[in-house]
Amino acid sequence: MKALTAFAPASIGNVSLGFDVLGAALAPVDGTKLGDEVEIKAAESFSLKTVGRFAHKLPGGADSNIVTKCYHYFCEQMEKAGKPTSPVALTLHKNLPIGSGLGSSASSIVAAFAALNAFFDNPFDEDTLLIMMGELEGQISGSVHYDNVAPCYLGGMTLMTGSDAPVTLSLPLNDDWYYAVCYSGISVSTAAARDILPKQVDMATALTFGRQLGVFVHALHAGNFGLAASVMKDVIAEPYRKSLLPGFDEARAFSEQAGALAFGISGSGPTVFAVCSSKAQAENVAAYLTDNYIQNDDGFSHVCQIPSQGTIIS
Ligand SMILES: Nc1ncnc2c1ncn2[C@@H]1O[C@H](COP(=O)(O)OP(=O)(O)O)[C@@H](O)[C@H]1O
Ligand SMILES: N[C@@H](CCOP(=O)(O)O)C(=O)O
Repeated sequence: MKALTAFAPASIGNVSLGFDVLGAALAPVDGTKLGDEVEIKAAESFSLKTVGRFAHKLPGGADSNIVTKCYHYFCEQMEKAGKPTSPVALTLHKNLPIGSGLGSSASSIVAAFAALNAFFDNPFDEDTLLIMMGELEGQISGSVHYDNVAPCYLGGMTLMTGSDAPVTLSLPLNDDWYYAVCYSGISVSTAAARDILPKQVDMATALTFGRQLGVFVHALHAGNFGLAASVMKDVIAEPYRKSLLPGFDEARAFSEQAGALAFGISGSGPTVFAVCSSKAQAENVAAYLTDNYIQNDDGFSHVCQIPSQGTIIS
């Protein structure tokens, strides 16, 4: 009987300087599989089982799980395209904490769509699937944004185009950068963290945002990674969101003093990340964050790099 599994990695939304338009996939260097998985097999009727470290934090029934919504949405799109579907049994391995800033909902959504697409012999192309993923991410977080689903699905660091084809562009990666990533253990709702942001930005902020993003993309393509790191500053969300994150200012101060190239909030937090120029430096920052930024037993730290591969079907 046909059965397969889709693994979809954690991701950093915004990467500080690209609110809603820049994202990066994450892979711990110690080989830990940091991401959700969806198993799929044929069945007589649809079912969703949830397992894994953070399954107990999911909303009650299968109907309120985003993975069930992905299945129904996928079937609707198949019907519109005149293609047949059949019932499936899904198992979600919920390995990412909810409301963590690690693209947890995106990871479930991407794993679900990637598993469904592979199971039904790839009826949808990359851009069509990304648009479907963005639609479901929008349902859960309050507005469509691709900065988690795109890197989670495709890997690497991705820049959204605002167009339907291609939805996203891949940016060059720097193999020498290591990311100290720490989830504090508390939950921050993405929708709530979006609600606290001003709905308009002033001229000076808009100019800084545009300049930073332009310089960053140029610098990556030119291989000038020092210049790229120098503009990794969040002028849009961090000034408002950091008040939701106990220990944020101290963590930034430590990471700067330890020589990190940049420091910021991953997605809507509470996860933070430091961009480091060596593995040893990232380990040092991660150790500080483990001892000082983590608030409870759910928290964890990892030293990560950005994998060029996103979702893996096996
Ligand atoms: N499979 C799922 N994974 C994560 N969240 C889910 C899932 N299914 C339903 N949810 C709900 O969606 C919301 C996700 O919250 P959000 O703050 O966007 O999480 P994250 O920032 O980690 O993606 C929560 O209310 C959660 O209960
Ligand atoms: N661009 C979004 C990213 C949210 O990421 P999440 O991991 O917190 O869901 C935002 O900043 O709102």
